[in-house]
Amino acid sequence: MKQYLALCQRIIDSGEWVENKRTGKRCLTVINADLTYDVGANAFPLITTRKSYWKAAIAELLGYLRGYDSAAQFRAIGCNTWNANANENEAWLSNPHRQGEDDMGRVYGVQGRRWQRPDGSTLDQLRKIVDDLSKGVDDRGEILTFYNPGEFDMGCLRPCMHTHTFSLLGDTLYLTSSQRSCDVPLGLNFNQIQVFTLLALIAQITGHKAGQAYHKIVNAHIYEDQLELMRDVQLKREPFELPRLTINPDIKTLEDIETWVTLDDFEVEGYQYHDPIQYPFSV
Ligand SMILES: Nc1nc(=O)c2c([nH]1)NC[C@@H]1CN(c3ccc(C(=O)N[C@@H](CCC(=O)O)C(=O)O)cc3)CN21
Ligand SMILES: O=c1ccn([C@H]2C[C@H](O)[C@@H](COP(=O)(O)O)O2)c(=O)[nH]1
Repeated sequence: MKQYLALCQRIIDSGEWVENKRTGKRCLTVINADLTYDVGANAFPLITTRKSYWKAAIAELLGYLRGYDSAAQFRAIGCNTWNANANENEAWLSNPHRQGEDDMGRVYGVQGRRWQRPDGSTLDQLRKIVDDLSKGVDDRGEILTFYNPGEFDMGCLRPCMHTHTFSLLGDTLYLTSSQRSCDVPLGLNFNQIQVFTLLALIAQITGHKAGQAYHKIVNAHIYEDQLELMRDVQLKREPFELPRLTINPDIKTLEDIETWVTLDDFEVEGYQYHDPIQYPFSV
């Protein structure tokens, strides 16, 4: 929590204003932020200075791992975060690749589970990683990447947290996650949860201990219409101790994640938080 607040304060103290064409808003911006989560010690990085809707963030992660490509699929598992990008963004609405209501196109999990090879067959990046790690293999390329520049025009948004690299040292699994663009008040609240939970889940189904998760962000920003709430409300509050995340131990395989896992399989203990803050969202 301290590293999150320190990043927010750093953006306010030393950020520079940058115009953003896509949203038509200015962002107070810094370059390069490194966050570390101790998954082995189960220090779950939930924001405590406002209420975090952590279940929606885990639902979004589950959708990515399942290769979802429709905002309706995300809604069905308790996540509303893709409605606006799938259905309200002018550029995507007029894109000929968009296949009707709720379609997100070839983003995130589609690339992770069904990357298209030149011969038309598909590559399942996550399956390969889980199979290798389950055998104790780290070939120094256990990389899940959603970043496919050749297909950017076929999706509603370029992936923000785009690459997850798994590493095995002895019996301990590590994760390094890379993010090109980060909406610190809204997106990072979700992304921290997702990096932590991704390592915890993959360690569990491949039979390893979880170590640290390293979250590397390039462009970290606060939109102009979020600044006042962050500076004058959220940053004035004292954080609470971090809670712990419990994952149903019956989740043992990638098929379990694909088929029966729901948000009921995740519980948080000891979450103390301040009042909710509703930040404006930019499409
Ligand atoms: N501008 C922008 N910021 C983002 O963080 C973002 C995008 N766009 N587009 C793609 C995804 C969607 N994400 C989102 C979208 C909405 C919330 C959001 O509204 N969160 C609220 C309430 C969540 C709820 O009630 O479930 C929050 O207070 O955290 C968070 C992340 C993250 N990404
Ligand atoms: O997981 C996510 C997804 C998106 N975001 C934020 C970062 C930016 O504010 C927007 C995306 O806009 P671009 O113009 O494509 O950079 O969404 C996030 O923080 N986390």
